[in-house]
Amino acid sequence: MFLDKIVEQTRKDLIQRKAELPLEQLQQLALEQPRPRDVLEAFEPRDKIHLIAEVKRASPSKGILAPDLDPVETALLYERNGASVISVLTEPHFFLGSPEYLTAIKNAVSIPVLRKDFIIDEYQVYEARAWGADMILLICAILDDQQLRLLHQRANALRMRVLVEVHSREEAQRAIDAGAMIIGVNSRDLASFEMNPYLLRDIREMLPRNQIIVAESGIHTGADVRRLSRYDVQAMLVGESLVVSNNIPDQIDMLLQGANHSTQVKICGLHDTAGINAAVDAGADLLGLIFYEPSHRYIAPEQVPALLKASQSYSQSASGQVRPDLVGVFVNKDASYINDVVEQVGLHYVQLHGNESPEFCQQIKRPVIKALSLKEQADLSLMAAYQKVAWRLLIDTPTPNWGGTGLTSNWELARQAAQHSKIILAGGLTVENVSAAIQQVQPWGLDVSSGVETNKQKDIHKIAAFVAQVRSSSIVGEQGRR
Ligand SMILES: O=P(O)(O)OC[C@@H](O)[C@@H](O)c1c[nH]c2ccccc12
Repeated sequence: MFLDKIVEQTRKDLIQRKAELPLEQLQQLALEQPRPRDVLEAFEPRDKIHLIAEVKRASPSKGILAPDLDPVETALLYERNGASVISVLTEPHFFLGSPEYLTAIKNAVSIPVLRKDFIIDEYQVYEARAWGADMILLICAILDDQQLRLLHQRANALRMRVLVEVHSREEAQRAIDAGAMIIGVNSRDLASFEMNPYLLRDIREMLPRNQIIVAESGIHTGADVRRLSRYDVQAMLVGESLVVSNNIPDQIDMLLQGANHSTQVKICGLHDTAGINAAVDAGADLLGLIFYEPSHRYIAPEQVPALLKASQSYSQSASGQVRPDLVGVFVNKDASYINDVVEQVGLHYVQLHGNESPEFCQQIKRPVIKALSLKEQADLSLMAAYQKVAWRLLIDTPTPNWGGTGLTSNWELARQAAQHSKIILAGGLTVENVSAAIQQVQPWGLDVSSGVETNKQKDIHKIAAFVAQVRSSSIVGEQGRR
């Protein structure tokens, strides 16, 4: 298995390096280095997704990626185009990395530099510092708890920061217990090389809100980074898609714009396979299921698993395509009922569309989208109490019937709300008006139901046209091109 092989090789190399330069001398070199650059500051502001750009010439899963890559020129290009941290592979056999690259890059750029390697021994921590690293990677999968703690402490004693890499719930818990402040979720399993595009979604909730979360691996397209904006990460670590790009500045721009300024689309009120297939095929980000009986869009929770299974585009999503997230919409139901449905259906988010209180939102076991309607300026203050407890606020048209009326909401008030929080705009959106809505309100996301229906039924052409219109109206489109 690859991980065992590389760890074994690393051990062999270490014996030789230790013989060439004894630990005491190496420690001396490490201590003589100027103080490391401030990694935490590089991730400010925290509500923005930052880029850790990786210098990598090859990888064991993909082989040679960029044989002619000039490490220093590439790192400078990354920095000039908005990267916050540079990651440098120093592993020589499998990734064609080198310590010299790290030192040369450190001397050329003025942002922090991460030593990306398979660190199993404190000797390597001192090496990292002696070579100029400001941060090291520790991979949970190759360390036991005691090693993880010890190496983490050694790095901190040298004032370096640590990116602790996890690829499961168990490892995430170990990282938290070890006191990790920066946790990387690697979607690629280093043992099997398999990608799990849902890993971040599945474990995001157990990760502490005040820690820095880094999404790692397989980040290529506008759709990839739009997903990161849903999982509230602080950074993305990108290698391959940068080093193979023939236009690195454009690729960086697409990743950063897409992660921070794309528009999410939620198609709401889906209750048949045709509608679900159309929403998935169109590339919708969120699918809304209405669990409010009086609605003509109601679907019984117990029918949802079979419905999703019968919807081919959802259940057998094409390779490379990632399924949208599921949102359950409830109106004034008991929290225990909602939490049961969450489990039964496998919901990722809960939308509360009645007059649920902020305290109520806290009883829900998934991130909450709280619907609010804004009638007048004074209603904006209503948002404050919910902002602390809700994941996102959805601004809908004020009506007596809890939404879904097809009437547009107050875009001017929504615009003001969108300036200081991530809102989802709902109410009367259509293919015709959605571009204007994006321009005027600049919401984080859009919610549409009536606007993609004909005679109260979901219209697959309208769904496709709506999503396409959003992608072409947003700052970045599907492939991320402006
Ligand atoms: O090239 P990608 O798919 O953008 O992935 C970068 C990075 O996540 C990957 O290189 C990586 C993640 N964890 C690692 C551990 C060791 C070596 C490499 C890695």
